[in-house]
Amino acid sequence: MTTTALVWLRRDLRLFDHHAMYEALKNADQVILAFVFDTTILKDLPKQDRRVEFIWEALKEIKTELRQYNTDLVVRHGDPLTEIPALVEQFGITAVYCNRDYEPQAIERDGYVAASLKEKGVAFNTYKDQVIFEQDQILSQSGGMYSVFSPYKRTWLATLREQDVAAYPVNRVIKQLKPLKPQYFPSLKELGFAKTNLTQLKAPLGMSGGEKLFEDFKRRINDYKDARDFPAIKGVSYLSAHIRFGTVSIRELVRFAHEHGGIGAETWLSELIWREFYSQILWHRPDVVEHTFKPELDQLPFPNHPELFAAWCAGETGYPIVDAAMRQLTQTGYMHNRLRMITASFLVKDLLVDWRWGEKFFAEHLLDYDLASNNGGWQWAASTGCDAQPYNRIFNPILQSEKFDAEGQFIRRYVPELAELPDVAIHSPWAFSANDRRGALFVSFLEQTDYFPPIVDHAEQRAAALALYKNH
Ligand SMILES: Cc1cc2nc3c(=O)[nH]c(=O)nc-3n(C[C@H](O)[C@H](O)[C@H](O)COP(=O)(O)OP(=O)(O)OC[C@H]3O[C@@H](n4cnc5c(N)ncnc54)[C@H](O)[C@@H]3O)c2cc1C
Repeated sequence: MTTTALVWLRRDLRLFDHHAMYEALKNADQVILAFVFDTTILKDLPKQDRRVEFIWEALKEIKTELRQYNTDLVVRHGDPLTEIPALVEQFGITAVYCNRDYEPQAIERDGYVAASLKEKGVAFNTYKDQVIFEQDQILSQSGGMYSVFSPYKRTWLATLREQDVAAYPVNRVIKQLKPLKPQYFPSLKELGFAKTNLTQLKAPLGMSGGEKLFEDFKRRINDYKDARDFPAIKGVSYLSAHIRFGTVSIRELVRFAHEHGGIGAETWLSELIWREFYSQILWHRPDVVEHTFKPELDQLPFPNHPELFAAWCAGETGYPIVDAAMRQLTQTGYMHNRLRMITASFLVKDLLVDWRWGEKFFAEHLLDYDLASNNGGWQWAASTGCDAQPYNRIFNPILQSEKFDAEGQFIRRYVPELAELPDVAIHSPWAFSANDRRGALFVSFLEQTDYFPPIVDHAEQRAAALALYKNH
């Protein structure tokens, strides 16, 4: 009997070094690749969503590549719980292959799909692909999960072997793909979405875009440690959305960083390990999705003023670095890591708004949104997470701005109202008195712009935050 496997693509939108695809091609006589635009996820998204477009563009590229093998990607729009069994029927599939997804909802979905396939006698085979080490693979000596990063990282590095980062050579077996005539590909409009500014932003998309960004970063990786904290400088890799959607292979990135060595590559590898650290936290403690990692801080009595939250979302707090960062997020779907830390700290410890509100806002706007990393980052900033910032370490947004955007280059890009201010005034333009000549100039400049006075006083709010945490 001819065996036909279905590879269900999810957050692994590439045709190379792909674990599930490789296993399917190796084991089945013929293989079909499929993607389902999941209506249970899409229904809650705004009608313009960069992520949907990012996925759509990545699939378009996959389809174009598949034409050279005389086949195509099968795309469906619906609930995977019905679409996957329907594809199994339609193509006479004997086994479904996919890479594991560790988010609680995805685990539940896969459980249902696996059970319904089992009733039909069809196997549901899952593989590790989006991380180097998953689930229980990195445990402490006592056999428990790590909740502190440094020892986790040490064990992670000590465990790493060449085979953990070896590529799955899909290209050697790709000819096993079942020939298919061109398949229907829904337009964004048919999916219920409108185009965003993603292509205007010139963000490199799909597998080729991921490769282009990685090649560019390889040339800069030696400088990563020194450059990575300055949002106006091209110091980071900008690969996060590609890592999120699997248009790059995590094995290739880790292999390169590990073999390249040097302080830049080591620091970057550490960041990739942070990602795995948060992934295993979510795996062991799925309750962090709703609750604090430290249970005693779950009910902190944040005042949660809606108007302060609205000003933060809109980039209208009167703190230029915070406003520039929030505008970067809503205008591009990206925010630099230093700025994620500053804005998260500002929301929780200056505006005294529950971190879960900010987490949700980021989840709605980040192109690279990843449940584990976003939750981990927010709980770190709010001091409620594992290995988090101690509650009494509160970022001063003005000092952060002076240190990491000293010449105000980044602020000027996203808060053009302030572009004409000199460096000395750009970080806290309101801090000058109209009584001296220079101060009077700044004050009269601000009076002519639409820029806002600060909505809170940092020193006062800092004291209030300390009291809120301490007295709880
Ligand atoms: C409040 C907050 C929310 C965050 N939300 C997300 C999110 O939803 N998705 C996401 O991918 N990252 C998130 N991060 C982590 C980090 O800010 C981004 O990964 C990084 O800014 C992406 O840019 P880059 O690819 O140029 O990073 P680089 O500096 O080039 O790092 C390379 C890769 O390492 C990983 N990485 C880097 N820093 C971290 C980190 N602190 N935690 C986990 N992984 C990391 C990412 O996959 C990143 O792409 C968040 C951080 C904070 C403080």
